[in-house]
Amino acid sequence: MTVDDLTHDRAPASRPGNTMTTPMLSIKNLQKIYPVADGEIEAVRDITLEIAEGELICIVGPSGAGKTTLLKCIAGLLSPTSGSIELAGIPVTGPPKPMAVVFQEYGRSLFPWMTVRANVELPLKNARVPKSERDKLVDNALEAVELEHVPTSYPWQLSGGMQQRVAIARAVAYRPKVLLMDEPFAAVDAQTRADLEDLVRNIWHKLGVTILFITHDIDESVYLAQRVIMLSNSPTVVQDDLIIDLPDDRDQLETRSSTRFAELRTHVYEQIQLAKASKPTGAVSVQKAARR
Ligand SMILES: Nc1ncnc2c1ncn2[C@@H]1O[C@H](COP(=O)(O)OP(=O)(O)OP(=O)(O)O)[C@@H](O)[C@H]1O
Repeated sequence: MTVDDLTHDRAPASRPGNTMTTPMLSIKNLQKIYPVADGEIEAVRDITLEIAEGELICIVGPSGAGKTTLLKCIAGLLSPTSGSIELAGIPVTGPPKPMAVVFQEYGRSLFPWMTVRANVELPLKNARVPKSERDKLVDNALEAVELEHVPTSYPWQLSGGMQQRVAIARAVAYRPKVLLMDEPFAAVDAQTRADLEDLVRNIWHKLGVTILFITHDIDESVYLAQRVIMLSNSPTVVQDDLIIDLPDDRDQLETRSSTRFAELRTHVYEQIQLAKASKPTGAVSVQKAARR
């Protein structure tokens, strides 16, 4: 069996405290070194992480910590220097079909000459999904992101938040097992961002998909996640792994003004400050070693 043979059954979202059997994602001793003109840059030093089926995890870390590098390795877009990544027990050696990625730059990831519907349908067409099934999947995806009223619009006719919803619809249309999101809401205004956060939690509840969400925003990570993974400065290791024991039913006003939310965000903030204060020794030392 290959990763592409995994079934796309709906799975119940796991809750903190669930015991893990075969993790949906297993990252073991991942290291990524980029070769550069005058040596090497060690972006990720040693990351070991297990993510259960149906979990919603946020990854936070200082700027340049190696978050995108980690995500690209998990997505099979970059080969790790050492270590391994498994999706449901099967090694990831290239982009696996049951994984979808949503990037920050929705403007560049959508085709402006295609309608909303055609953009969402494209990966299904490429995967030769039959027309009748395709239509149903596109309808469901547009409904999930509340864009069923604009199927014939073009991306450039929509607001930034709506365009990012199209990108999310395209990612969820073929029911991926894992959804990777790299700072997807960094370019939208605060109110739209709050709406999109609630949309992600809705989709997660509806589809039971495993979500790995990278963000710079500490409050966003606590609001969204069941678990927040804090990364150290580059070369990255896992600095802390925190269970978010907030009620599952979250509300932008109520949840964010609760005492527990404040305690959790303070913890994450302190860890990020610690991570920022620690010297990024690896990248420098590897470069120096290469010059010697
Ligand atoms: N293609 C590349 N070639 C060389 N070095 C790279 C490459 N991509 C990233 N790096 C370096 O690897 C380190 C980690 O970068 P990465 O983009 O993964 O961090 P990040 O945490 O996602 O950053 P940000 O928070 O700014 O988005 C940085 O020092 C960066 O300069």
